Amino acid sequence: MNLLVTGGAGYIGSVVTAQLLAEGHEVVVLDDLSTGHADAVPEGARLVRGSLREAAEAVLAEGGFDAVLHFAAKSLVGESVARPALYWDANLGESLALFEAMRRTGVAKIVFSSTAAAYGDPERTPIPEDAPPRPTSPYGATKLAIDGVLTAYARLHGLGAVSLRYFNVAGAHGRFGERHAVETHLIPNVLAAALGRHEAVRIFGADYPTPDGTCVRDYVHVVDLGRAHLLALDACAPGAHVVYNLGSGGGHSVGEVIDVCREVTGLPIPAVIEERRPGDPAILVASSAAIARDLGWKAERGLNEMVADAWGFARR
Ligand SMILES: NC(=O)c1ccc[n+]([C@@H]2O[C@H](COP(=O)([O-])OP(=O)(O)OC[C@H]3O[C@@H](n4cnc5c(N)ncnc54)[C@H](O)[C@@H]3O)[C@@H](O)[C@H]2O)c1
Ligand SMILES: O=c1ccn([C@@H]2O[C@H](COP(=O)(O)OP(=O)(O)O[C@H]3O[C@H](CO)[C@H](O)[C@H](O)[C@H]3O)[C@@H](O)[C@H]2O)c(=O)[nH]1
Repeated sequence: MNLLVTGGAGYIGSVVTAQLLAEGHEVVVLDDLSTGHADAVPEGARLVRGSLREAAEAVLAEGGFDAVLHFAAKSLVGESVARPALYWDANLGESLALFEAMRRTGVAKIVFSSTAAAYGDPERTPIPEDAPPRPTSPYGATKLAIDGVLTAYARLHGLGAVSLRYFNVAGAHGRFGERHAVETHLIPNVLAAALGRHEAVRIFGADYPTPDGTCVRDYVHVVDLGRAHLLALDACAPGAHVVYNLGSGGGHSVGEVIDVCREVTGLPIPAVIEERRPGDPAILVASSAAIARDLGWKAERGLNEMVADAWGFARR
């Protein structure tokens, strides 16, 4: 297929682009490099530098595109609380420009990066797709709104769309991995402490109602996530919008993650307990039963492999 990948210079987009190229697809990456890196775009993909508003229609109008994979977004929960209008504009506004460009150029399939943050604080775990979406941050709210727009575009304009709600994405794929100027995610921060870039890992709260008092999350390897995108592309059906969770179905606490990082690196990695980070739910674990049932997808790589691959990337 000929594919447009928005955000393909970022962490997940670069990994999925590498996987798409390996499967023989042609890829154009559209990225404004606001949080991504030009050198993260895999060889073999063409990079167009620009925002979706500025450039999506011109690129799609070149013709021949079969589908879009839409990763481009702002995704810092804390920043979204501080600057909600920026997030509504950057996520919903830019996505609308992309969907309109698709409608006008007749590109009718899309796979979208949604998020566990669309659910907010869950009533029950594991979280199924039909759990009430009650985002607790503007970031989650913008992603949920984009899911809503996709439902409308499917019904009204015949778009075939799949939203994938990622839980905690981790790991790396060779030279493609997580390289954010502002890093909020746990595993890269623990590995940065292992490399001596931080004095210690900061554990945000050890008084949660969980077995060791630290938050539990559902970690999924970025390579497994990429496989789900390949399956989702084939599953885009005209006039339908489907939402799938992507997680492993199991959870690990912050304490467990740090222990696995110590095991994998062979380093002591000092940790200090700090206050809770505002807005963190105690436990977030996905039910990925729907995508297993419909598309036969299942997470295959466990936490040790995620940490080992992220460690290989961090040391490069
Ligand atoms: N990393 C996670 O654990 C996680 C979890 C849930 C959902 N997601 C979603 O997955 C997607 C990718 O996340 P990531 O961690 O790779 O983030 P990232 O910041 O590494 O990548 C995003 C990329 O999009 C580009 N971009 C942003 N806004 C743009 C715009 N308007 N026009 C063009 N390019 C733009 C950035 O320059 C960057 O290269 C995001 O949509 C994010 O919300 C990520
Ligand atoms: O230095 C750190 C970083 C994180 N944490 C803790 O580790 C857990 C995981 O935090 P991350 O920031 O790695 O991930 P989140 O669960 O907060 O975020 C993930 O889930 C969100 C939905 O809730 C969004 O989808 C977001 O994009 C995605 O990365 C949380 O309990 C957090 O408090 C620490 O203790 N120390």
